[in-house]
Amino acid sequence: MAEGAQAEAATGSVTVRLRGIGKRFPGVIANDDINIDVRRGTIHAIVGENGAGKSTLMKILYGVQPPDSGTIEINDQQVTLHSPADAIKAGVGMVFQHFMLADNLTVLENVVLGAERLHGIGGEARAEIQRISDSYGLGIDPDRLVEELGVGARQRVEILKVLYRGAQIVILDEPTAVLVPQEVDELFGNLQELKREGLSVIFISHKLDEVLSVADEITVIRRGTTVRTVTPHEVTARQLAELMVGSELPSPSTETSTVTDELLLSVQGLGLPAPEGRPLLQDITFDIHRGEVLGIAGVEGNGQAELVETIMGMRTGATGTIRLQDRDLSPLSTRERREGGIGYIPEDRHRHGLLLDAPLWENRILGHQTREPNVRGPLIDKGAARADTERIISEYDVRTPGPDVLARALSGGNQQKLIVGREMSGDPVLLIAAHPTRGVDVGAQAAIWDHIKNARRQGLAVLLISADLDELIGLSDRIEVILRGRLVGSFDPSQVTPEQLGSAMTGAGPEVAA
Ligand SMILES: Nc1ncnc2c1ncn2[C@@H]1O[C@H](COP(=O)(O)OP(=O)(O)OP(=O)(O)O)[C@@H](O)[C@H]1O
Repeated sequence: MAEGAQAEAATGSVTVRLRGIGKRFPGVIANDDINIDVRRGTIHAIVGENGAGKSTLMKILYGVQPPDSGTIEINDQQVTLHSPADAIKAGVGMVFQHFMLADNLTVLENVVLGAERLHGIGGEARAEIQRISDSYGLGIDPDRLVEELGVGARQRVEILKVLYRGAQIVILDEPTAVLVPQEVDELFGNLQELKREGLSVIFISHKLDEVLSVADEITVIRRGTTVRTVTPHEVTARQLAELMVGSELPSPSTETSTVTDELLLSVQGLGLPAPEGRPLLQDITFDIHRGEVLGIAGVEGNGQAELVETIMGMRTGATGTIRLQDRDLSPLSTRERREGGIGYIPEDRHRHGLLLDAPLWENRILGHQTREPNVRGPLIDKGAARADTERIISEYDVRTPGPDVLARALSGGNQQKLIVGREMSGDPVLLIAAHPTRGVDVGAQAAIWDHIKNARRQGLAVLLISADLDELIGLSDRIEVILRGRLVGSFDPSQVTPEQLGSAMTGAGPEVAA
């Protein structure tokens, strides 16, 4: 079936041909016989569950790690890629999910950094950047400081950087995860321009609706193997998801309100000064009741991370009050706040959520060192921690051989599932969930949503921060929009559309004008 579908799917000549790619890690087959043809002038999406092997494959194609078996052909030439430099030479560029730009430098400086030999660092380079920006409609000014740019513009600088180095094949790793709907549309417009110029785009995404709207071909990877390549016309999002998991999915359901009038978290007049300039947070006031989910919508970098970190006691210099169950949190350390009943799913799982070089069972204890079931008297109870890790692995469907595996060896989505499992353990009264489903596949996303709905039903207060507006709308009882460190609008999720939220988030909404 796959062969036939591929043959009809697109007509462009093949620019990347992957055959029999295999890659093993201890105890895990990450890639096992991957076969993909990417055609010139097309957008080719790669989808699959967490841990299916997408990132591994892209790292192989970008020369970050070698395959154990299989061949890569680029424009009918077999290539061996020992490094990203080799990949770039072969015409492959990659835009990572975490941008790698220096904020205090201009676009020009960022783009030429490391590629000075191409067009120097002055006028010729500027003209080339301008030319690329114009021909692909990127709308980028070479002399702007990167720190002045929003998320969408930064991403376009990353794309420009890759094009500047001559990429004909551009890999994007979950490019829309950090964008608001308007920015997503812009990005897709840019990708169409790349296509029109005969470039090929490979992009990894968990957002199947987007994949269906923008891709020419979609390859589904399941457990390291290419299951099928389809065109958007032959499948629905649901069928695509079922191809990914190899079985049928449960349907999401809407829930009735469980909000009570018992106040759990009260934040009054919260402020956080910045070392210089505009405060990071200003006059933030909100309440969350038992059984209520408060969603915070905002473009990245508008204070949501600072808000969460202030509530968790990770920031100094805050003004205003934070009370949990009428207890003032201000004198308490982060650990005491956790022990006082806050579950915390952090935004950056690598910085705050996990010790990557420690086994999963140690990560189970992290931040919960003084709590059941991890301790017996004053001592860590390894056996109990390990057993509880096994419980989380099974309840949260963490795909891994067992609790002794290092956190680093888990795929991004599986790391996230482990953190969610840990933070939901230990009976919190308040759950702070920052981007709880970032990077997880649709199956895991549905499971995490269920866990959050359960938490709400059990009477937790939930503070949900997310860049996924459908997620915010689907889970929240109320949504507040944060812009430049202030709450600028309050919305009823049953009435608001993602577009309206997107406008308020960028300061274009009527609520802000008023
Ligand atoms: N360096 C590594 N060491 C050990 N195992 C690894 C390593 N890198 C990846 N793996 C394993 O290989 C498998 C594939 O991981 P990969 O990151 O490619 O998945 P993915 O499809 O990108 O997942 P996600 O959607 O969660 O990002 C996973 O089981 C993962 O745990």
